[in-house]
Amino acid sequence: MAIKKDSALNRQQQQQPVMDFERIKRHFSWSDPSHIVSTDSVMTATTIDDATQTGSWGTLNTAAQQQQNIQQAAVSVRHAFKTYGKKKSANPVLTNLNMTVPKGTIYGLLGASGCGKTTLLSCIVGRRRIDSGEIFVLGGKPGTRGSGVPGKRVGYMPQEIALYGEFSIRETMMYFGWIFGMETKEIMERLQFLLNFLDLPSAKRLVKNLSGGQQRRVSFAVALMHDPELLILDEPTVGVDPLLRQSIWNHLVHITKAGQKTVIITTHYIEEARQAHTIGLMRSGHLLAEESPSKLLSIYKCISLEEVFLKLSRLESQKGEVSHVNFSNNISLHAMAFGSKMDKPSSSQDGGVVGLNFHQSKEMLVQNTNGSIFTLNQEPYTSPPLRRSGPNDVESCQDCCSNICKITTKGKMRALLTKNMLRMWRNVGVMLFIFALPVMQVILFCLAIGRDPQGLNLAIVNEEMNNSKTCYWEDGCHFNNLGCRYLNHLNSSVVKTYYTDLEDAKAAVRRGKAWGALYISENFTDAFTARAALGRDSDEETIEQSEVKVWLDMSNQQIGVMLNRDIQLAYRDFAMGMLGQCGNNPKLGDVPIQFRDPIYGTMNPSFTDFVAPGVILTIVFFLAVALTSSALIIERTEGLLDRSWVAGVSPGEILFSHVITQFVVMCGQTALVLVFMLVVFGVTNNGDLFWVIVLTLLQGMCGMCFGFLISSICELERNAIQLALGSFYPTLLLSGVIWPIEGMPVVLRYISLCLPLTMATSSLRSILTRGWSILQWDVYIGYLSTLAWILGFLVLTLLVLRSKRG
Ligand SMILES: Nc1ncnc2c1ncn2[C@@H]1O[C@H](COP(=O)(O)OP(=O)(O)OP(=O)(O)O)[C@@H](O)[C@H]1O
Repeated sequence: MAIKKDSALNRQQQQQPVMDFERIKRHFSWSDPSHIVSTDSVMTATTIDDATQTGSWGTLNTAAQQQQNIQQAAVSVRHAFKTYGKKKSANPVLTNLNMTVPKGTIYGLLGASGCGKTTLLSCIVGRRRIDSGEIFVLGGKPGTRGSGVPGKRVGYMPQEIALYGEFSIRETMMYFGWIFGMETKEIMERLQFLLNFLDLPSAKRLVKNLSGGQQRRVSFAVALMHDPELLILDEPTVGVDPLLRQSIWNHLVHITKAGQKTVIITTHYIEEARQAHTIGLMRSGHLLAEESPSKLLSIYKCISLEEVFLKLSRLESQKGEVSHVNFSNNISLHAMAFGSKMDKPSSSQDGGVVGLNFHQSKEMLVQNTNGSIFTLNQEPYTSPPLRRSGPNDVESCQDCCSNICKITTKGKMRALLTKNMLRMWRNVGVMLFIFALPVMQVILFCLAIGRDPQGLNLAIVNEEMNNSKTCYWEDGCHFNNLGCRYLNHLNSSVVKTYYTDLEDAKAAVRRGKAWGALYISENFTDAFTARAALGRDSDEETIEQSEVKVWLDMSNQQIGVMLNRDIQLAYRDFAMGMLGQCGNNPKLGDVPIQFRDPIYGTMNPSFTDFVAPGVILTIVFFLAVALTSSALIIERTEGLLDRSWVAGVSPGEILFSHVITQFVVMCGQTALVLVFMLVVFGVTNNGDLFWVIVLTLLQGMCGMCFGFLISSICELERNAIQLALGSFYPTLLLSGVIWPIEGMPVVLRYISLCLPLTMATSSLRSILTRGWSILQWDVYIGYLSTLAWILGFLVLTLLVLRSKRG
């Protein structure tokens, strides 16, 4: 891309020399007289400022040369603007920032807390995009194909620890080493060196069990791991003891000596930055100065860099007061009236520095003059040789090709999959969640849902018993104690409690002691006999006294309906028994409607069989949602995703690795759920088990993709939990899992059909209870809708991720 731009620029220049000169001059900040003039001899690379000094702007070739220089510097930032938030709450963080980091140097980026250092670094490594302006890193634009940034050309140590707590130091190194494409042997050699150099404990120690300072050193070791061309270190020396801090700086000086490595470092220990070749003093989103430390100290006649920063900040404030708005380029030392009386450091005048929050290091940092590097034990070390990863060597070219040709690499996939598995394996809570929870849910569902209620109290008043405690009756064709004979047919699930007074029985129902009151009059047997004999000639009183009267508590629909059914069935059985024993056809006692064997299901259908398909899918779907969304969000909030991203792992690779990991987990979950449902609890399955498994796995994948979407939308884990829980109940209630969707209002029915679980549930129910094959419309539509949802969720996730990258 950059090459194309160059040639386009050259073409234009040849056609319109004069106009282009003006345009380019306007375009590049170094033509602005207020820009810093870099004169430090340490900067060996040709800088854009040299052109200004030589006054060579008159030729078009020079302009092209400048463009080339930008791209040749390790990092070049031009007119960078970056704002967080939307219009009303917009927070401008980078305001016309220009920065040049020559190759082979250490660049110390200093500034008060919140001035935008981390934001600038994250834009340089390609993690964030600037709103306008240009950034070139190692000759390319970060985030573009083939630039190698993000990727292994850069070593990034973020401000937060951003390591996997469950990993040991060795596993951490393996993870990043594999991502960087290193061989295991090579990683082990490098690990040994870094353990010694950074005075780290045993490589077997888990990161979460290390002290804060040790964790920071491991984080630093990760950045050094692959010996990158460009090291970007965001406060690497925080929480590190002075000796080790010195050792780290010595190392940085050492690696930049040959001119091939470049380091950008931010630190709050401002004095340690004296060892940098260039210092960029940043304030309110732009650089106040960009100079060598010695130059800054001599120009300002200060003894410390902190003093210089205070002075520059004060001058900037005063300048701002005069002009009110200052969106000019970086302020040069000359533009800041260097040498005037105003510059004299005065502690009382430093109040103008807003938000300054430097912690000056107390110890004096001494420049290592002979250039030797020492470990903490003051033993000289030699870094093991590493394969070069520069853009100019053969291997790098192969990498560029492989980056373009391949979607991922074996090393990255190995690292990501090992990481996902290890994180689950090491976390007992997660393992329980993955495997114990679905089993527990199935067991609880099968034990608690769908069985007929037992031990239901019925308050009975049988006036034929004459206050007797026992209800006596005899089999055969005779007409004695028919009330007791009828009551004998009542289901065994009913507990009969006898009362002598009807009002007492009703009171028992009102008090919740019984689910219904049943009354049999004292003339029941005679009236029933007369009714049977007289038939249509029976009088009203006879009919009335031959009836069994019932008052039910219908507040509980399931129990009320069940008692109603049992009381009626008891009468049918009683009548059929009487007729049979008196030599008549028992069928005369039944309702004249015959239910033959059902086409699907049984005469005694189970509610469990109805709900089970939906429950199977719901369990697998929502476990996948919870697992995926939380895993990704935790990684992101801990800065782990960012770090992997900067190491060159794309969102697609992260998603893909989670898809594979989740798929393995889902296979285990599906096996457990189906074994417990179908084998242990005997839920009906009349269909093909293969298609049952396929649909369950597909629903798990669908849940996983929904988890991806949630994690891409939500910043915090608690938001993700709220969203997942918030979607759980509507989905469960509207998907026909626990009640047929035919019972819903028409509009809701259509909404229900648009949910991911509805058609799949209906499809699985048809397979399990009806034994339908995949060829039936009602079955395959469930598979198709699930696939459509998977696709939809994935597309939405990628869109959200893309929109958020800014
Ligand atoms: N993701 C974000 N969304 C909104 N504002 C942000 C975000 N990240 C940083 N900021 C804001 O941008 C400003 C610059 O933050 P940044 O982290 O870049 O500062 P910094 O110089 O690195 O500070 P420190 O030295 O304390 O780390 C701050 O005001 C911060 O609140």
